Amino acid sequence: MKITDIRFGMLRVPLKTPFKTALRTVEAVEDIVVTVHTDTGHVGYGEAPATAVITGDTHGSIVEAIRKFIAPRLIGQEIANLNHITQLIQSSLEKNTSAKAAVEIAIYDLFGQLYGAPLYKMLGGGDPVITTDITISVDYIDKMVADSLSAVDRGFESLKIKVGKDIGVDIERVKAIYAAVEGRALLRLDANQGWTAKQAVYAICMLEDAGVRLELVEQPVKAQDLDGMKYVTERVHTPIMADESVFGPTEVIDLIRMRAADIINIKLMKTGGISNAIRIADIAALYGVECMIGCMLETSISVAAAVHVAVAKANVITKIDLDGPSLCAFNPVDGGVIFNESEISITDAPGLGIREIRGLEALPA
Ligand SMILES: C[C@H](N)C(=O)N[C@@H](CCC(=O)O)C(=O)O
Ligand SMILES: [Mg+2]
Repeated sequence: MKITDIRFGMLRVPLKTPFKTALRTVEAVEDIVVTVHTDTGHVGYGEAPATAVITGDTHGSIVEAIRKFIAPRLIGQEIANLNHITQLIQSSLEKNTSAKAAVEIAIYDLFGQLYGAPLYKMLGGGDPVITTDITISVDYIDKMVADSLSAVDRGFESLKIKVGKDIGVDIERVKAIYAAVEGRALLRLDANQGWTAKQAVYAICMLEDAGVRLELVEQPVKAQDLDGMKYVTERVHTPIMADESVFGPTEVIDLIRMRAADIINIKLMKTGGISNAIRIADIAALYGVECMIGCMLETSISVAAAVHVAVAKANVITKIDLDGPSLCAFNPVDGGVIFNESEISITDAPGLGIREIRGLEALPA
């Protein structure tokens, strides 16, 4: 099975409700879809969101990185040589992790199709059913409480509460949600870099003293402020998780050795795809550090790939934040992983199992 062509499309899917974090507000998923074509007629699917505020990637940069730097190296490559292809992708240019991820996901999809096995089995196997949390956007307190209760009624047992807007209101937001859902759902907070280290310690200690039990607090301070992450981690009981602070395996090693966080959030769009996500999971396992696997605003194309990784690396990926498809107003994918609110399950279809993507707008090759 040899690669013959790489094509692009734009996929637009409205969100059920605006997605609001300390960094941005978004009303629709608008992602680049990559299809990798082969001489056997098999097609691999990948996806990349333009999360410029986190990865620096835009629609234009994703398409240009693939068109000019990645695709020319891959045409003619044999899918069976997976490690060689991932090395070609990763070394094709610096950064541009979303572009690399989209292409790698499509290649791994084809690798599974080549051997007639679902991707998670090619990655080592596991229990093909996992449970995700759901994000509660930062908003007025009453709205966040209502959104949290509605999520719990839909069966979500873990809520990822977005904070990081205003420290005083953030504390009240979390207290109100905790009181409303106590005993029915676990709470994770994600400040998306919105606090200073001192504010984070203050807020988390206030919540701890008030008896609010939090599963973890994600990325309290600026991405580059590793000293700030360490400052917070050392001063609170609640586990601290690094998200925007770590992209690839070497950054993860540095962060773990600094003891700057307790947990790592792995995202394919930060790692540049599946090969580095697996490396990070293996590194974390060596150090005895737990991981979450998360997503950006992505549909069930690239999130499916993250699900396969989560299942195969369940020994270390103990927390799942793969709610992108649940946030979308509809599923544009025919086939693939089944997203049913909090429960996500993988079928026996080869690769990612995607048959078709509805509503894809072709972009020039
Ligand atoms: C969607 C997911 N639950 C999430 O919150 N992901 C990111 C933010 C993604 C974005 O802004 O597109 C995170 O910070 O964890
Ligand atoms: Mg985050």
